[in-house]
Amino acid sequence: MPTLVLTSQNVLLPSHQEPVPATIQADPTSGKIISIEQGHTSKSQWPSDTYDFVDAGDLYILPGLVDAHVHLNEPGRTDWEGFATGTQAAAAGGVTTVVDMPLNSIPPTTTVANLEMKRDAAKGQLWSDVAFWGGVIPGNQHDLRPLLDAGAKGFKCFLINSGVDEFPNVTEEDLRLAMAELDGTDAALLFHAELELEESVDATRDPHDYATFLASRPQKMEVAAIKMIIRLQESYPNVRCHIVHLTAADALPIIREAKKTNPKLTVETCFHYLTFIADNVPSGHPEFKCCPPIRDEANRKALWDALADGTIDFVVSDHSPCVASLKNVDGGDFMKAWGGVSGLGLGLSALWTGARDSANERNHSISKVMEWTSHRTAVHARLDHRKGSIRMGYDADLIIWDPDAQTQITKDELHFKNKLSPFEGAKLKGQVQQTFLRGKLSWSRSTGFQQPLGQLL
Ligand SMILES: NC(=O)NC(NC(N)=O)C(=O)[O-]
Ligand SMILES: [Zn+2]
Ligand SMILES: [Zn+2]
Repeated sequence: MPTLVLTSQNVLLPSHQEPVPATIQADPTSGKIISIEQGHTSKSQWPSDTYDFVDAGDLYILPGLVDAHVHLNEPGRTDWEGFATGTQAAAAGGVTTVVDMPLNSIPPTTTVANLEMKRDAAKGQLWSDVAFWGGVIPGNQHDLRPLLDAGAKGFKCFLINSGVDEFPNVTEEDLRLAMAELDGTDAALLFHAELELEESVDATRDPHDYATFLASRPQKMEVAAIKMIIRLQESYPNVRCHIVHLTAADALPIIREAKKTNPKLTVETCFHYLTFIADNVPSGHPEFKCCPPIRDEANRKALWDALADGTIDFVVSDHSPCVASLKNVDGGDFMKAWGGVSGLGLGLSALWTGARDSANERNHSISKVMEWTSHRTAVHARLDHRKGSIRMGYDADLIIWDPDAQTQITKDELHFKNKLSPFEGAKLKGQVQQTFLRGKLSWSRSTGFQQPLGQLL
């Protein structure tokens, strides 16, 4: 099999703030990067019997994204999403590694036997690599160490109803049992950080208005949960604790304070929280419904600032789809609809668009954007020994990226199963042209999806 050679005037290498001219060789048999040399090269240097030469010209060569928060839902709810469509959506968006959440599939990933069922279901259906988070539910603390030994990267838990019966939320007491098991491991405990507060929803308000739903998930639900997590971590300072999908700006001062003394607290937000604002969510469009919710403009700005100053560590999709009937797209009732945004594969363009928003005086470099979507997410999922950077010996997960292309997102750009997304209609900057997974083409804009060569990590 010929060696893959990728060259460009703009390759993002770990030690550089901006892309530089470089040439990468990848061995398609091992899937590894075997050479990185400064300088753009020409085809004549690479005889076609030995090399498969790809010249990206001025387009950027970037590491593939590691999306550390995705619900693939197979087996059990494969009509919501599946390994094939989910990883195709990933590959077409430059995501070469997906870390699957433990819930919404049946069974959930809460025992080793369940993990094995998911692994079996995934076979032959992967266009990106896939790793698994396990789950903490009441009473499964003795499954946690075996799940780690079987390859789970860490564990998610809910502090509030998860939306599915087979993944119940945990109490502080359950968490102490789980944290005692995780003490001494390097695996993170991931928290859906919202706590139910003793308040009822105002039943007189119109459920088709986004404001009605927003009022039902106030910031103080996140703040209360985050205070509890920080308190718990004081008892188990060696356990990595991670707040998934943060949206509440009110929680940022508390997180900033806690991070001063606790390096094991990490935080993610999502592409949609950095893209959309509550005022612009159209009535009757539950495609925008997720928990915690998309909030106001001042809140979005605070999230961007927190990302820039490191209070928020990285950005993920939280792709959590369902079928149209459950999303209530015909009824348009935010209160009845499934909570979860679909956007797998659109993240890089969405983040790049926001990162270069001159109206909001933002001008983040591509290296920052890749740190937030590739390198730090690889560290989070304990995959940074082979994913998340263009380095010698690392997996040759590489994307060709046009930073200037403008796209208005239509359903044709959505490769996941249920094409219901708040990103439909959005004008986004930057476009993936080709995605290479471990040294082989997985998807290209001109020729589409290739063989499913993804692996389970
Ligand atoms: N059951 C879910 O998939 N929930 C998800 N739903 C959202 N974010 O609205 C999540 O990650 O919490
Ligand atoms: Zn969640
Ligand atoms: Zn989620």
